[in-house]
Amino acid sequence: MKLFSTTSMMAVKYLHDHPRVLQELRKEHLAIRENKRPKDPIDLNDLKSMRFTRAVIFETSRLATIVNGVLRKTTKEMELNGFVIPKGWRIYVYTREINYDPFLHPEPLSFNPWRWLDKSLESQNYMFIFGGGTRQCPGKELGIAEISSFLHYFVTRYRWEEVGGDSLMKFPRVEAPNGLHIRVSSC
Ligand code: HEM
Repeated sequence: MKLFSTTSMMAVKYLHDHPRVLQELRKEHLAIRENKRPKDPIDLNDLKSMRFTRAVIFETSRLATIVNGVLRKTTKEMELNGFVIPKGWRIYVYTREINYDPFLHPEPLSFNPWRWLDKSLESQNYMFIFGGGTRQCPGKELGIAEISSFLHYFVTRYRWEEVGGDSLMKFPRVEAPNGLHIRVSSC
């Protein structure tokens, strides 16, 4: 799925560019491995314990906003800031810039997963990374679990370096037109 692959790619990019974050993330995952034999898989309790990993995923999704907005349809005529929206209109609610609002996210352009350790940030009503209201993404926790699992095996088993082709686009959508080329070696 594209959301999974793009978020994972951007996490790899940000982790590469922020060694202190990578170190903290690796620490979390190596601690999980300490209680396991090498081939033991991770389980639900391990996933739940990945607090910093979750923060890295949210910060990646904030800074590399993949979903620019959400779609809605008015079920009745409504007025918003003096504008009347007729019943039955399809609306694209553009939420992207909220992620870069300095009043909501101090130093919005810096990659700082620690800001998400305050769990209340995830449930603020201006948080639209997974949409909002009754149509919020039902795959949210599954998506986070998939990316967490990928990061778990990636950072505990491998090291990587970039080898070019890394010109990334953030707008109108996040993509690496030439791919993000990395050389991977086992730890
Ligand atoms: C990083 C991963 C993901 C992100 C960032 C994401 C984001 C979103 C967003 C922003 C919406 C629109 C919500 C709204 O209109 O309020 C959405 C809807 C949806 N997502 Fe996800 N999603 C992710 C993963 C997944 C996964 C893994 C699944 C299923 C296996 C999934 C299934 C859906 C479905 C079915 C909807 C439509 C919900 C509805 O209209 O009622 N998503 N997602």
